[in-house]
Amino acid sequence: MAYYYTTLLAILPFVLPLLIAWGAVALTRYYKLQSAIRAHGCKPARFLPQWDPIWGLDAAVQMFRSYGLGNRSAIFKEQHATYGPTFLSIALGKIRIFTIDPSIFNTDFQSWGVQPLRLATWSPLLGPGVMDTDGAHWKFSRDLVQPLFRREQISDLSQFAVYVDRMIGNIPLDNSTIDMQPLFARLILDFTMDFLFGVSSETLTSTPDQDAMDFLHAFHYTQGAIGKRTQLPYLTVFTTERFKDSCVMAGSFVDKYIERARERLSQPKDDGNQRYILADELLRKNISSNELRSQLLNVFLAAHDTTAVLLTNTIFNLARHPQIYQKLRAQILEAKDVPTQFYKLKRFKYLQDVVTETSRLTPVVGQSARIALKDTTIPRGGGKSGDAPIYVQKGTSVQFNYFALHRRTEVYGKDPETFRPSRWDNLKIGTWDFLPFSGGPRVCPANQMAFMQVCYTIARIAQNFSTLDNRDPVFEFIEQYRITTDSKNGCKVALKAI
Ligand code: HEM
Repeated sequence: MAYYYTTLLAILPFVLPLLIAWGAVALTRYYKLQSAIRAHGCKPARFLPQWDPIWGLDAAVQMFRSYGLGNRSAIFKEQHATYGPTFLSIALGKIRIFTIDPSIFNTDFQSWGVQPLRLATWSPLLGPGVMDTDGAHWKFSRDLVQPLFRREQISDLSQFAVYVDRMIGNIPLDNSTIDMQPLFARLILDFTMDFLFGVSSETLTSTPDQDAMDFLHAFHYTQGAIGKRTQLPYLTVFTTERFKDSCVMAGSFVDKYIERARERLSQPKDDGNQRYILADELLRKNISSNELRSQLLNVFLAAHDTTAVLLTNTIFNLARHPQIYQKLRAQILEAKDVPTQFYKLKRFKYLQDVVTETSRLTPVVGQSARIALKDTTIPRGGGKSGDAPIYVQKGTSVQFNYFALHRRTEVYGKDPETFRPSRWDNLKIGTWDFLPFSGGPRVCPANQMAFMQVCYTIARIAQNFSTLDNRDPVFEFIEQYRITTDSKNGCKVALKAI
């Protein structure tokens, strides 16, 4: 014992100043924080009641369970109904803010980003690019992507229509059951490869390219894994061998298409084709092959699953509402032809209402997150009334729940759970009440193109098939959370040709 006392006394002169310094730093930080909170008039926000308020193991367990049960969005919706539009919760020792308050979405964008949330967890698949970086890297990537959506580039869907024709050729005509989910995935894969690389992947032909089919499966698997890695970044349980192999496979597949784009570029230029092709623009820049691949994979991730999911979800809803399908079909048949030009397609009001209502009820991106890049405030959610600002420390994430946002009765009326496209006839909503493509500087740059592609495809299906029946024994939409929110049971239907 004496030995321990002697040792303690010997090290005390060294340890004591360190302890005092640490205490002084912690106290100064605490007082600085308190005075910043007071200066901004901030008040504490409501906490979700938790049985483990320290580490938030209960929230982590609930999240895992909800992935299996497919009810993650529904749980958040219930929590908002009970605890208000903004509340805090703790998961694995980290405080997170959950909100469906539109005034918070439209906030000081400079203070918020995605990189600390996404780059490390997504990089085994993507590397840095438009989806997972902030600051100068994001700006560089966004500027590269933006010309893809120039008016002259997207306002005619003729190039997309070629793939829609092929997709329709894959639908059985005899009213037998087909799962539209994988078919739409192939449609969007083939188009996206053409759109981004100038070379299609040919999965809709009579002999689908097996490499491309394998890539599709691998990519879907990795998306599920990175979705979960983002939610619980401290856990590496999703870093399985299959995840690693799938990431490598996705990278090699993209490399192959980069080589094809390179070959195409080296050929004499066809003057008729003035299209902006992202792979070509990147190949003309002096950047490494890793960066080239990362930039393309980032846009591919944003492009591929989203449009395919909106298509699937629209058919999912229509198959469960035959009268709505018939009303839509009547509008399409009346016009005799489905135009490929945006301005003509925009005249099909009910068609747009159907796709808009799908985006409301079953949003492709059910939830999105931002992380505070510095200490900041959000304008509401604090205090008993929830009207005071909340002080947010750097590193805290805020989760926007679009699924619950789109079900607010004060905006959408008494029946927000009902699929009713006609609600859009007279609905007056604020910019931040409906966010299927997010908003602010990081709004989806492809929103118009993707929306019109979905309208066009649905119109072509309605034009070609007189009936659309649900063949899925489960009526409800059970969500499958990847980064997008897909139907876990696919979209099994039967279509009768005219
Ligand atoms: C129906 C289809 C689509 C939906 C619902 C959709 C939705 C979204 C949403 C919600 C975001 C914001 C994600 C976030 O929180 O960070 C986003 C971002 C983005 N989307 Fe889309 N998207 C669709 C199609 C596309 C397509 C076809 C492309 C490209 C060809 C694309 C390219 C992008 C890009 C590059 C971003 C990142 C923007 C940035 O961070 O600056 N999207 N999209």
